[in-house]
Amino acid sequence: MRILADENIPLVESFFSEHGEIRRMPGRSINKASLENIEVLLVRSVTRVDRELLEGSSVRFVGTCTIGTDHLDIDYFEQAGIAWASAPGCNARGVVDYVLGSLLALAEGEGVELKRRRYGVIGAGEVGGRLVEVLRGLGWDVRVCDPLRQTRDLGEFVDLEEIISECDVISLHTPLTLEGEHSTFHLLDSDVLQRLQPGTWLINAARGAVVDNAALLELLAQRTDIQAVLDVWEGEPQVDVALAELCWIATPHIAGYSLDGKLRGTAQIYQAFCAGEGVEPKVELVRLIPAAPLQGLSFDASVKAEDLLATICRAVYDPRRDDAAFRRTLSGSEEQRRAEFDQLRKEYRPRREIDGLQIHLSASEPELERVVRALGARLMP
Ligand SMILES: NC(=O)c1ccc[n+]([C@@H]2O[C@H](COP(=O)([O-])OP(=O)(O)OC[C@H]3O[C@@H](n4cnc5c(N)ncnc54)[C@H](O)[C@@H]3O)[C@@H](O)[C@H]2O)c1
Ligand SMILES: O=C(O)[C@H](O)[C@H](O)COP(=O)(O)O
Repeated sequence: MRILADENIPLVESFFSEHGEIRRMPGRSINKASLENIEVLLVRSVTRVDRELLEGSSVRFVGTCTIGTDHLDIDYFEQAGIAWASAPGCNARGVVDYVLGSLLALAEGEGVELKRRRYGVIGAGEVGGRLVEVLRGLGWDVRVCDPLRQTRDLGEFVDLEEIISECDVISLHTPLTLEGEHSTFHLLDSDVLQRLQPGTWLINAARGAVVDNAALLELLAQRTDIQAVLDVWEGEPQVDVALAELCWIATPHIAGYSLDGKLRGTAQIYQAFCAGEGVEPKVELVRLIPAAPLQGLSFDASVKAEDLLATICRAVYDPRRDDAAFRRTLSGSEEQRRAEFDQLRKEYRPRREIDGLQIHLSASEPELERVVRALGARLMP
């Protein structure tokens, strides 16, 4: 069997080598010619996989080691009988950690207490759902908008209008969808953006086009009270430099780039592949994932809850570092910027997840224990 895999998917050899010959290449360069004799295609979000790419090829399985599937033409796969799989939830925790780090940066910069803000989460699936759990676990006021889940699950959901008019932090976690009653393309268009409350913080770590980027640029240029955190951009790897410069945090689509999340992505696709082939998966992720360099932190019980929160989150991940690295690339030519967007992602350092940490408190203190539990970290005796 011949397998073609994006060069940025980790551990492909460890998982797939017993199933065939593996060739690697940059995801953006995968084209019809590179698919000659290929049966298994493993991609990330940068490869558009559709009829144009696959028709006439021998590809019979497409695996994307990502949560998002907007780069796949799933209707075509189903018509053509091509098996496919994505990796639901694989890097959801990484995105939650990114949002937490961004909130801490905003709070510090603006001199605002996070517990006094009202949070609006749009899209309550793997990412948004976990984020809501963390924010509510911290005791913060959270509203959730997810019209699809609202119809299915019943529960406490609000509409987009309420998020826009009542919340002063809005975090987007929907897929990018172009059709249907609840399509998300430009969900935040010029009209919605103009109605944001004074002092709103807007976070987009979903897909660039969920927000109309031109309208957001216009808004940020007029309204210095609004702050934006953008990890995703319309037209990636091309980024609107003027927009990036006006953002509080700007990063090159790395919110979910925890090492754990990437490795889980490969493992989930391997499992789906094995299930499709009717073979028992032999390779186990637990045997391949390296130990985190930072295992735990100890605190005296006199620490303030807000300092405990910031110290734990930042010890694992602080998005200001990615923001600084990305900003250094913004002065280059258009061609250089596109290349550096991809380079920063390709050479991304191994980043771990907050819920992998063990936390020791010198004495039992309910408010502090609540912070540790909300973050999903392990409270050690
Ligand atoms: N920046 C990153 O690195 C990164 C990492 C992971 C995922 N993502 C993006 O985040 C998206 C969400 O990830 P997930 O794992 O939570 O997906 P998911 O499918 O588990 O959840 C998405 C949720 O959005 C809801 N939704 C759909 N349309 C909506 C609308 N119009 N309004 C409100 N809610 C709506 C769905 O009902 C669902 O509950 C992915 O599709 C992907 O595009 C980005
Ligand atoms: O949808 C996701 O899982 C992420 O947005 C995505 O995976 C980011 O990484 P990429 O596939 O672009 O390398």
